[in-house]
Amino acid sequence: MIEVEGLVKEFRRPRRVEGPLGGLRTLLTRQYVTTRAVDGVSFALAEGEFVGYLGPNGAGKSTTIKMMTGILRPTAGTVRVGGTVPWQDRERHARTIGVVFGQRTQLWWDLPLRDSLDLIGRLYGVDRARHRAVLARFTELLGLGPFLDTPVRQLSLGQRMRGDLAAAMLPEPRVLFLDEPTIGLDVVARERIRAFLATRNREDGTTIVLTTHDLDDVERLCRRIVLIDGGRVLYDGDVARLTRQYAVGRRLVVQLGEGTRWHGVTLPGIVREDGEAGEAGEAGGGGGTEAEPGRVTLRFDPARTPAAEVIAAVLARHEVTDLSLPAPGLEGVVHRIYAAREADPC
Ligand SMILES: Nc1ncnc2c1ncn2[C@@H]1O[C@H](COP(=O)(O)OP(=O)(O)OP(=O)(O)O)[C@@H](O)[C@H]1O
Repeated sequence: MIEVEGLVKEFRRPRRVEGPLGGLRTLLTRQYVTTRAVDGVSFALAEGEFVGYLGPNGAGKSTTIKMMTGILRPTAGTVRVGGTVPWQDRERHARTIGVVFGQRTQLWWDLPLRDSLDLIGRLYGVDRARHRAVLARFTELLGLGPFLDTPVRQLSLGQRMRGDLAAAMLPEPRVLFLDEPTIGLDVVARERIRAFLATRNREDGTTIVLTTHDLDDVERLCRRIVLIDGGRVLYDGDVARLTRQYAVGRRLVVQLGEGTRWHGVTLPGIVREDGEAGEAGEAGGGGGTEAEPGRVTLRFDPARTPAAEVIAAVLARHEVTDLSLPAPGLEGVVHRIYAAREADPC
């Protein structure tokens, strides 16, 4: 559905001249600074995939999305979306895709949301009966009812985002590009949007490319991620495989019975993460400084000590009311990958 091959985008701007009349001299200078925002990105997405396109600030995510949506023309490389080159056949491309930029709106500021959606339906030539049916479905899924007749300028950020999403999906595009759709939203609005996206992907087979800094979005929605930094792809594949590959250790969360003190475990290499620093072995005894009363979090390397052994060692010395082994989170993994890149950018 989407093929991106050797994509490069360079931005050129005049070199800033410092000193007296610097602004004017910058305008007149013939020297330029070139930024390579996207540096040879390639990937292919099949129809119906839901992909997280991730990277730290300035990694080149928005620039890639702008080329995939036809807003920008690349310096080199190609993009095909459903066979169309976005910047060459913009009109045909616009009919295939939906786009939501979290920071901007495509709705008419002074019109009630309903009228904005109506206009979009007309612009895209959506059949009236179809428009009514789709709008009714989206109104229910996104909870648009209470503010359908409110002018867009009076909507809260979360309401406007839901409106924007409805607008992007009304013409029922085969591909949806989302750039930070949940930025600044509260939990309820975020959940609505996530549920809506998951349904569109599952039921209509919409191919979705999502850029976000909210890794919960990605964990909830995407099976695959493309991770970029410095304009290059660092990782492309399964979210689950990435967390398995890069997670250092697992965590065991222990809830001690009331009045039970932490006595430590007699296994080497188990680190206590909460309150007490250092090893969670004999030295970790004493307890009493847990962030939550009676709760102790241990980190261990499952390749060295299987989870079952850690649990048995804890149970041998403590009265325990609850135990959990949280799955390795994407947040920590991605953070470690960025940190490693910063330390060794080559
Ligand atoms: N119009 C432009 N002119 C000059 N440089 C630009 C332009 N747009 C982006 N850049 C530069 O290209 C690089 C990539 O920017 P881009 O906006 O694609 O990053 P991003 O991954 O979307 O970042 P963020 O997470 O902060 O939104 C940055 O160094 C940015 O300063």
